[in-house]
Amino acid sequence: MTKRVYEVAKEYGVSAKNVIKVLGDHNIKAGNFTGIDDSMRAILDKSFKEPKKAEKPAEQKKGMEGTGRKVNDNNRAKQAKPQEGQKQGNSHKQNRPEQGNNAKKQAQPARNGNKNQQSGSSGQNHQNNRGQDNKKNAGQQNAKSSGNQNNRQNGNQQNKQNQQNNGGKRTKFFGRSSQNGDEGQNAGRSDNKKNKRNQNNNNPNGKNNRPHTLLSNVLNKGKNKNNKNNKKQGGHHDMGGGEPAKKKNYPTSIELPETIIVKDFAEKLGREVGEVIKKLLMGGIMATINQEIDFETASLIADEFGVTVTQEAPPEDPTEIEEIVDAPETLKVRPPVVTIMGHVDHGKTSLLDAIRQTNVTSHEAGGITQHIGAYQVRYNGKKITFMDTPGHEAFTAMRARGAQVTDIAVLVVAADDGVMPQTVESINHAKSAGVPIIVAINKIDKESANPEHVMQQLTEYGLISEEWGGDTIMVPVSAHKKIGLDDLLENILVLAEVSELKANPNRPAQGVVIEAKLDKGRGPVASVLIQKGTLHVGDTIIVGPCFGKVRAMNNERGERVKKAEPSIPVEILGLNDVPEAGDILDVTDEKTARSVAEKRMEKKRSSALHVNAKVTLDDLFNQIQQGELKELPLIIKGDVQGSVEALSQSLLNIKSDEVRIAIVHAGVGAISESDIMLASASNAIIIGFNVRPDAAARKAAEHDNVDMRMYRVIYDAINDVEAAIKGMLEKKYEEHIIGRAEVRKVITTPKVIVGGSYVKEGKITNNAKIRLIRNGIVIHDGEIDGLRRFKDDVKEVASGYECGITLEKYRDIKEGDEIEAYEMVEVAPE
Ligand SMILES: Nc1nc2c(ncn2[C@@H]2O[C@H](COP(=O)(O)OP(=O)(O)OP(=O)(O)O)[C@@H](O)[C@H]2O)c(=O)[nH]1
Repeated sequence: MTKRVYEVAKEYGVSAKNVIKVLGDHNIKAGNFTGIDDSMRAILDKSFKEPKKAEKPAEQKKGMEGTGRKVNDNNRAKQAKPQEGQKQGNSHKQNRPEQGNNAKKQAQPARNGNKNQQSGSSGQNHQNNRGQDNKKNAGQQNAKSSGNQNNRQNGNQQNKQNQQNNGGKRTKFFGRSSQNGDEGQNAGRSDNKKNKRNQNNNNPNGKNNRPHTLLSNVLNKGKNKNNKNNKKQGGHHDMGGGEPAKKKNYPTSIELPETIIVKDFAEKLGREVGEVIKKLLMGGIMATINQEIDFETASLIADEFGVTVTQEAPPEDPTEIEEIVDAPETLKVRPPVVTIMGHVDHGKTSLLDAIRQTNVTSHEAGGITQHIGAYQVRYNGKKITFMDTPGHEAFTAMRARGAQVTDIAVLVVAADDGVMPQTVESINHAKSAGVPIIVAINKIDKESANPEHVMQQLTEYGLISEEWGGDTIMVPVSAHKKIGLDDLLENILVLAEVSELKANPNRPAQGVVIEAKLDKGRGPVASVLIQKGTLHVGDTIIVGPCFGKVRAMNNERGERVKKAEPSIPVEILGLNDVPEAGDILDVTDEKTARSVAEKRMEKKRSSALHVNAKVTLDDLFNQIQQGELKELPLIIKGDVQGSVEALSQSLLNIKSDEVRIAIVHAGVGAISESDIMLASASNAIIIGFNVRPDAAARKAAEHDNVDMRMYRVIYDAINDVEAAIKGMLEKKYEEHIIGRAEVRKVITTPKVIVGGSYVKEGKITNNAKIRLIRNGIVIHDGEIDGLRRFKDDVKEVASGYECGITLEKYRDIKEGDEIEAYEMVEVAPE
């Protein structure tokens, strides 16, 4: 099939404009939709010898020179050298055979001081290698460096984080001008719609993504987002029948929203709708007058008419504080934030305590340890922030609220116990959040310890130790005997360096609440982890729906501090109310803080009435249609491993052009609260096979509006998911027993037979369905015709009372029969 200009442009990795220009240079007039024949192809081949693939490394190199190189230098200068001797004698890694593994080669230089290998390779290779390795283990150890293509492909951490942090937020640019000093808090904020736009565009996974219409699917292949300069280059590229723009009446530039109806679009262009539809058709797109097209599609068409397009800023949300965009040069390295996860009793708390005791800076300052939700340790002159609440529950609860604070997850696995259900859950939680994992194999002091076995088990979950050629750092430790703690901390720092964790400290602060409470003496107290900027005493802050002025700040040693920089946890006083964990703190002016907080409160109140919309099988098709869903995350719980695997496999085999099924977590056992949290955080549906949710899970599911589906037949589960994807899911009903009555006397009248009954349990209602049970056997299934107490017709009779029951179209009632009343209710999340 003949390819069009925008398609071949994509193949070459250049813009359609470039292709048009090159053709123009050869006296071939072309437009975005012009077909490319062999002679044109030859010209283009000549001009764009370097296909897209070849371009990327060059781009990366450019990016890495600024950032990645620094890491290496840093490693060389600060880490590798001084530790060389110390490390050689230290760890299990000393005698590792060379595996020729990229990740290993990278990770080792920093830790083993084997820096010469590293120094030969540029930062670029360093990153590329990691990227390759990541393929083995998606989501693991992805460096978070911005501008790194490999990392984006693998685990998409940066994007996820952007999404978490910036999704749907208004943005301001805060950059070059603000580098000096952190005093003038609002000085660097500048309203800049273009930046808003960029911010949104740079976030391909962002929540703001416009709906993917059929049109965009076809046309955004030749995406040419910014057509601003087309005019300069000759503007109108009309090939294939379009009329040249008549300058007099037609606009030369227009602003477009994220999506626009064809009719409105034509109006903006000052063209007949037919003309626009014709252009769309030429692009292979059938569109009707009332069809919505997205920005990309519209800009391509506008370009065809020689009209320059800019995108309208999205409407401002009065409950959002404008997001500040930090210029790359303002970013400074910040400490990593670490969460400890793992199975019950594997030693999470012990490890947190051991690290705290050996490394906490309290002895330096003489403070008394306070619990503020996180603490910092200093190792080799660098800081690490540990979240003080072990376990993935806190981690996931935070994520469910849209805040991601963790940079690195330390997965604690007891060397004697091995991988257990919550170990697997933790792995899935971390993977689903795109957070890299370091494994701490704990309790190696125990005689029954078998670290190799743990390593073996972990391979099944995609965590392959560096020793075995994988890219997961695994450190044997003993929290009790304080063995391996240095090694663990050092590895955390290495991973942090590779991940290039940075933030701009010189701007108004932004942070996340990790804990909050109402203190009798001090009022609302919130522990906040600062993520960007610096928080000062005296700052006016808005935190979720609360606001106030920072009256005082304490660190984890209970000491008063005046300011807190990125990755620092502090307890703050001065809010008007108690925020919730996961609420975002922003520094702003008092007027904004007050009015936005009020709006947020209003929104909270009204959204309490409308439970937030999560994916449910019932409305799955709707969401697919509206372009809100491209991936269907599922959590699968079953009674035995075999059925979990069979079900997972079969679900993954469901083929659909519109949605991809992603299994976020699959495990054996009852559906737990933690499954609900994960489902809530990842917007997943839970599929239970021969298992039920426990009481806490049921409650949580109800609260979070998580859809749980229980099945006893695998085939039914597959059918339902398949049908939901295709939009054919029928509503399901489930039987609810509402009461039982015993027939104690049969009264025969000429018209009816009345069962004089006694309600033993629940209640009997006059519109209930009933089953007549005799000696344990159901002899009739039907409906109640009449329900009476004495002579009165009643709606219901409660347990402990007598009543007369007549059945519709059924007369064979005998003394001693049991009447079971039930109703069919639409299946809601259980
Ligand atoms: N021998 C040995 N025992 C340990 C070690 N670390 C922890 N333990 C013991 O393992 C048990 C569980 O330790 P915790 O630190 O409470 O484990 P946890 O993972 O925080 O447990 P939960 O908070 O219940 O999830 C305790 O009895 C600890 O004393 C270790 O390195 N060696």
